Amino acid sequence: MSLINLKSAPLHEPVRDLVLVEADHVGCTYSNGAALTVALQSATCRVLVNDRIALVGPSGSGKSTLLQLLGGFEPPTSGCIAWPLLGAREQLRPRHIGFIFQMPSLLPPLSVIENVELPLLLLGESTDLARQSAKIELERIGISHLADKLPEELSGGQAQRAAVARSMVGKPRLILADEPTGQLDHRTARDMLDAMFAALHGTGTALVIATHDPAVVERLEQEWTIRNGYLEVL
Ligand SMILES: Nc1ncnc2c1ncn2[C@@H]1O[C@H](COP(=O)(O)OP(=O)(O)OP(=O)(O)O)[C@@H](O)[C@H]1O
Repeated sequence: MSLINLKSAPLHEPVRDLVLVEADHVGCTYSNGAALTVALQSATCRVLVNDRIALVGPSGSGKSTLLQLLGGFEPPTSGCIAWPLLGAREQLRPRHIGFIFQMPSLLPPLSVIENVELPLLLLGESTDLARQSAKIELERIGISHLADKLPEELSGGQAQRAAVARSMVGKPRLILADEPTGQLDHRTARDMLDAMFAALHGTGTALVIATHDPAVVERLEQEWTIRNGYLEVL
Protein backbone atom coordinates (compact mmCIF):
# COMPACT_ATOMS: atom_id res chain seq x y z
CA MET A 1 0.00 0.00 0.00
CA SER A 2 1.21 3.48 -0.72
CA LEU A 3 2.42 5.14 2.45
CA ILE A 4 0.10 8.08 1.98
CA ASN A 5 -3.01 8.78 -0.01
CA LEU A 6 -1.35 11.02 -2.51
CA LYS A 7 -4.24 12.19 -4.53
CA SER A 8 -4.85 15.02 -2.15
CA ALA A 9 -1.69 15.06 -0.08
CA PRO A 10 0.22 18.32 -0.17
CA LEU A 11 3.76 17.99 -1.42
CA HIS A 12 5.53 18.30 1.91
CA GLU A 13 8.70 16.47 2.76
CA PRO A 14 9.09 13.53 3.02
CA VAL A 15 6.40 12.86 0.42
CA ARG A 16 8.30 14.92 -2.11
CA ASP A 17 11.30 12.63 -1.59
CA LEU A 18 9.30 9.60 -2.66
CA VAL A 19 7.80 10.83 -5.92
CA LEU A 20 9.14 9.00 -8.96
CA VAL A 21 6.74 10.60 -11.41
CA GLU A 22 3.89 13.03 -11.12
CA ALA A 23 1.40 14.11 -13.73
CA ASP A 24 -0.46 17.36 -13.28
CA HIS A 25 -3.62 17.77 -15.38
CA VAL A 26 -2.02 15.97 -18.25
CA GLY A 27 -3.78 15.55 -21.57
CA CYS A 28 -2.91 13.83 -24.82
CA THR A 29 -4.54 14.46 -28.19
CA TYR A 30 -3.35 12.49 -31.20
CA SER A 31 -3.56 14.18 -34.58
CA ASN A 32 -3.50 12.27 -37.84
CA GLY A 33 -3.93 14.91 -40.49
CA ALA A 34 -7.20 16.65 -39.78
CA ALA A 35 -8.43 13.89 -37.44
CA LEU A 36 -7.95 14.55 -33.73
CA THR A 37 -8.35 11.88 -31.04
CA VAL A 38 -8.48 13.01 -27.45
CA ALA A 39 -6.94 10.01 -25.65
CA LEU A 40 -6.39 11.48 -22.19
CA GLN A 41 -7.88 14.46 -20.40
CA SER A 42 -6.56 16.31 -17.36
CA ALA A 43 -5.01 13.28 -15.65
CA THR A 44 -3.43 13.94 -12.28
CA CYS A 45 -1.52 11.20 -10.48
CA ARG A 46 1.70 10.35 -8.70
CA VAL A 47 3.77 7.20 -8.45
CA LEU A 48 5.84 6.78 -5.32
CA VAL A 49 8.77 4.58 -4.49
CA ASN A 50 7.54 1.02 -3.90
CA ASP A 51 4.03 1.60 -5.29
CA ARG A 52 2.19 -1.33 -6.87
CA ILE A 53 -0.53 0.10 -9.11
CA ALA A 54 -3.05 -1.51 -11.44
CA LEU A 55 -4.27 0.69 -14.30
CA VAL A 56 -7.60 -0.59 -15.54
CA GLY A 57 -10.25 0.54 -18.00
CA PRO A 58 -11.98 -0.52 -21.18
CA SER A 59 -10.12 -0.99 -24.41
CA GLY A 60 -9.30 2.38 -25.96
CA SER A 61 -9.81 4.28 -22.71
CA GLY A 62 -6.27 5.68 -22.62
CA LYS A 63 -4.20 3.24 -20.51
CA SER A 64 -1.32 2.85 -22.97
CA THR A 65 -1.32 6.58 -23.59
CA LEU A 66 -0.95 7.34 -19.88
CA LEU A 67 1.82 4.74 -19.45
CA GLN A 68 3.72 6.17 -22.41
CA LEU A 69 3.47 9.68 -21.01
CA LEU A 70 4.62 8.48 -17.58
CA GLY A 71 7.50 6.72 -19.34
CA GLY A 72 8.50 9.94 -21.08
CA PHE A 73 8.14 8.69 -24.64
CA GLU A 74 6.35 11.86 -25.68
CA PRO A 75 5.56 15.12 -23.92
CA PRO A 76 1.88 15.60 -23.10
CA THR A 77 -0.13 17.95 -25.28
CA SER A 78 -1.37 19.71 -22.15
CA GLY A 79 -0.42 19.73 -18.47
CA CYS A 80 2.93 18.82 -16.95
CA ILE A 81 4.82 15.66 -16.06
CA ALA A 82 7.90 15.59 -13.84
CA TRP A 83 10.19 12.84 -12.56
CA PRO A 84 11.56 14.37 -9.36
CA LEU A 85 13.75 11.41 -8.41
CA LEU A 86 14.70 10.33 -11.89
CA GLY A 87 15.68 13.40 -13.88
CA ALA A 88 14.86 14.84 -17.27
CA ARG A 89 12.58 13.13 -19.76
CA GLU A 90 15.45 12.31 -22.14
CA GLN A 91 17.38 10.41 -19.45
CA LEU A 92 14.68 8.11 -18.15
CA ARG A 93 15.03 5.00 -20.26
CA PRO A 94 16.52 2.48 -19.93
CA ARG A 95 18.39 3.56 -16.80
CA HIS A 96 15.53 4.63 -14.55
CA ILE A 97 12.38 3.33 -16.17
CA GLY A 98 11.80 -0.15 -17.55
CA PHE A 99 8.95 -0.37 -20.04
CA ILE A 100 7.10 -3.51 -21.12
CA PHE A 101 5.18 -2.93 -24.34
CA GLN A 102 1.83 -4.42 -25.22
CA MET A 103 3.07 -5.52 -28.62
CA PRO A 104 6.10 -7.77 -29.18
CA SER A 105 9.13 -5.55 -28.94
CA LEU A 106 12.17 -7.84 -29.02
CA LEU A 107 14.71 -7.03 -31.71
CA PRO A 108 14.35 -9.82 -34.32
CA PRO A 109 18.04 -10.38 -35.21
CA LEU A 110 19.12 -10.73 -31.56
CA SER A 111 18.77 -13.84 -29.42
CA VAL A 112 16.78 -13.67 -26.20
CA ILE A 113 19.86 -13.15 -24.04
CA GLU A 114 21.20 -10.52 -26.44
CA ASN A 115 17.87 -8.69 -26.22
CA VAL A 116 17.93 -8.83 -22.43
CA GLU A 117 21.52 -7.59 -22.07
CA LEU A 118 21.05 -4.78 -24.58
CA PRO A 119 19.87 -2.09 -22.12
CA LEU A 120 23.02 -2.64 -20.06
CA LEU A 121 25.29 -2.43 -23.09
CA LEU A 122 23.54 0.81 -24.10
CA LEU A 123 24.31 2.13 -20.63
CA GLY A 124 28.00 1.33 -21.10
CA GLU A 125 28.18 -1.87 -19.05
CA SER A 126 30.97 -4.31 -19.97
CA THR A 127 29.96 -7.25 -22.15
CA ASP A 128 30.84 -9.77 -19.40
CA LEU A 129 28.81 -8.03 -16.72
CA ALA A 130 25.90 -7.42 -19.07
CA ARG A 131 25.84 -11.10 -20.04
CA GLN A 132 26.02 -12.20 -16.41
CA SER A 133 23.18 -9.88 -15.37
CA ALA A 134 21.06 -11.01 -18.32
CA LYS A 135 21.55 -14.67 -17.31
CA ILE A 136 20.44 -13.92 -13.77
CA GLU A 137 17.37 -12.08 -15.03
CA LEU A 138 16.40 -14.93 -17.37
CA GLU A 139 16.68 -17.35 -14.45
CA ARG A 140 14.48 -15.13 -12.29
CA ILE A 141 11.78 -15.02 -14.94
CA GLY A 142 12.14 -18.75 -15.60
CA ILE A 143 13.25 -18.69 -19.23
CA SER A 144 16.96 -19.57 -19.08
CA HIS A 145 16.28 -22.40 -21.51
CA LEU A 146 15.28 -19.84 -24.15
CA ALA A 147 18.48 -17.76 -23.94
CA ASP A 148 19.77 -18.64 -27.40
CA LYS A 149 16.46 -18.59 -29.26
CA LEU A 150 15.56 -15.89 -31.73
CA PRO A 151 12.33 -13.96 -31.13
CA GLU A 152 10.71 -15.63 -34.15
CA GLU A 153 11.17 -19.00 -32.42
CA LEU A 154 9.21 -17.93 -29.33
CA SER A 155 5.55 -18.13 -28.45
CA GLY A 156 3.85 -14.83 -27.65
CA GLY A 157 4.01 -15.62 -23.94
CA GLN A 158 7.68 -16.54 -24.06
CA ALA A 159 8.48 -13.34 -25.94
CA GLN A 160 6.58 -11.35 -23.33
CA ARG A 161 8.56 -12.97 -20.52
CA ALA A 162 11.79 -12.09 -22.33
CA ALA A 163 10.54 -8.50 -22.57
CA VAL A 164 9.86 -8.53 -18.83
CA ALA A 165 13.40 -9.74 -18.16
CA ARG A 166 14.75 -6.99 -20.41
CA SER A 167 12.75 -4.33 -18.57
CA MET A 168 14.17 -5.42 -15.23
CA VAL A 169 17.80 -6.13 -16.05
CA GLY A 170 19.00 -2.57 -15.45
CA LYS A 171 17.30 -2.46 -12.04
CA PRO A 172 15.14 0.55 -12.92
CA ARG A 173 13.34 2.47 -10.19
CA LEU A 174 10.02 2.35 -12.01
CA ILE A 175 8.57 -0.36 -14.24
CA LEU A 176 5.65 0.48 -16.52
CA ALA A 177 4.00 -2.58 -18.02
CA ASP A 178 1.33 -2.52 -20.70
CA GLU A 179 -0.70 -5.76 -20.51
CA PRO A 180 2.34 -7.90 -19.64
CA THR A 181 0.24 -11.00 -19.01
CA GLY A 182 -2.19 -10.53 -21.90
CA GLN A 183 -0.75 -13.44 -23.86
CA LEU A 184 -0.05 -15.77 -20.94
CA ASP A 185 -2.20 -18.53 -19.49
CA HIS A 186 -3.22 -18.07 -15.84
CA ARG A 187 -0.51 -20.23 -14.38
CA THR A 188 2.28 -18.70 -16.45
CA ALA A 189 0.98 -15.23 -15.67
CA ARG A 190 0.97 -16.02 -11.97
CA ASP A 191 4.49 -17.47 -12.10
CA MET A 192 5.75 -14.45 -13.99
CA LEU A 193 4.21 -12.03 -11.49
CA ASP A 194 5.66 -14.10 -8.64
CA ALA A 195 9.08 -13.77 -10.24
CA MET A 196 8.65 -10.03 -10.79
CA PHE A 197 7.51 -9.39 -7.24
CA ALA A 198 10.32 -11.53 -5.81
CA ALA A 199 12.90 -9.69 -7.89
CA LEU A 200 11.50 -6.29 -6.88
CA HIS A 201 11.08 -7.11 -3.19
CA GLY A 202 12.99 -4.67 -1.01
CA THR A 203 14.31 -2.65 -3.96
CA GLY A 204 11.85 0.23 -3.75
CA THR A 205 11.16 -0.14 -7.47
CA ALA A 206 7.60 0.89 -8.26
CA LEU A 207 5.36 -0.99 -10.64
CA VAL A 208 2.42 0.24 -12.72
CA ILE A 209 0.63 -2.42 -14.74
CA ALA A 210 -2.11 -1.71 -17.28
CA THR A 211 -4.27 -4.79 -17.33
CA HIS A 212 -7.67 -6.29 -18.04
CA ASP A 213 -6.94 -9.30 -15.83
CA PRO A 214 -8.65 -9.31 -12.39
CA ALA A 215 -6.07 -11.82 -11.15
CA VAL A 216 -3.35 -9.25 -11.79
CA VAL A 217 -5.36 -6.40 -10.26
CA GLU A 218 -5.86 -8.27 -7.01
CA ARG A 219 -2.11 -8.72 -6.61
CA LEU A 220 -1.49 -4.98 -6.75
CA GLU A 221 -2.13 -2.52 -3.96
CA GLN A 222 -3.77 0.42 -5.70
CA GLU A 223 -6.16 0.64 -8.59
CA TRP A 224 -6.42 3.50 -11.05
CA THR A 225 -9.30 3.51 -13.49
CA ILE A 226 -9.53 5.27 -16.86
CA ARG A 227 -12.79 5.72 -18.70
CA ASN A 228 -13.00 7.67 -21.95
CA GLY A 229 -9.69 9.36 -21.23
CA TYR A 230 -10.58 10.39 -17.67
CA LEU A 231 -8.39 8.98 -14.92
CA GLU A 232 -9.74 8.21 -11.47
CA VAL A 233 -7.13 7.63 -8.78
CA LEU A 234 -8.60 6.10 -5.65
N1 LIG B 1 -0.86 6.86 -32.32
C1 LIG B 1 -2.17 7.09 -32.25
N2 LIG B 1 -2.77 7.87 -33.16
C2 LIG B 1 -4.09 8.15 -33.09
N3 LIG B 1 -4.92 7.68 -32.13
C3 LIG B 1 -4.36 6.90 -31.20
C4 LIG B 1 -2.97 6.55 -31.20
N4 LIG B 1 -2.72 5.77 -30.12
C5 LIG B 1 -3.89 5.61 -29.49
N5 LIG B 1 -4.87 6.28 -30.12
C6 LIG B 1 -6.28 6.39 -29.71
O1 LIG B 1 -6.27 6.93 -28.38
C7 LIG B 1 -7.28 6.30 -27.59
C8 LIG B 1 -6.65 5.65 -26.39
O2 LIG B 1 -5.82 4.58 -26.84
P1 LIG B 1 -4.94 3.71 -25.84
O3 LIG B 1 -4.10 2.81 -26.68
O4 LIG B 1 -4.25 4.62 -24.91
O5 LIG B 1 -6.06 2.86 -25.06
P2 LIG B 1 -5.93 1.59 -24.12
O6 LIG B 1 -6.81 1.83 -22.95
O7 LIG B 1 -4.50 1.31 -23.85
O8 LIG B 1 -6.55 0.42 -25.01
P3 LIG B 1 -6.29 -1.16 -24.99
O9 LIG B 1 -6.77 -1.69 -23.67
O10 LIG B 1 -7.11 -1.66 -26.14
O11 LIG B 1 -4.81 -1.36 -25.21
C9 LIG B 1 -8.00 5.31 -28.52
O12 LIG B 1 -9.15 5.96 -29.05
C10 LIG B 1 -6.98 5.05 -29.61
O13 LIG B 1 -7.62 4.73 -30.83
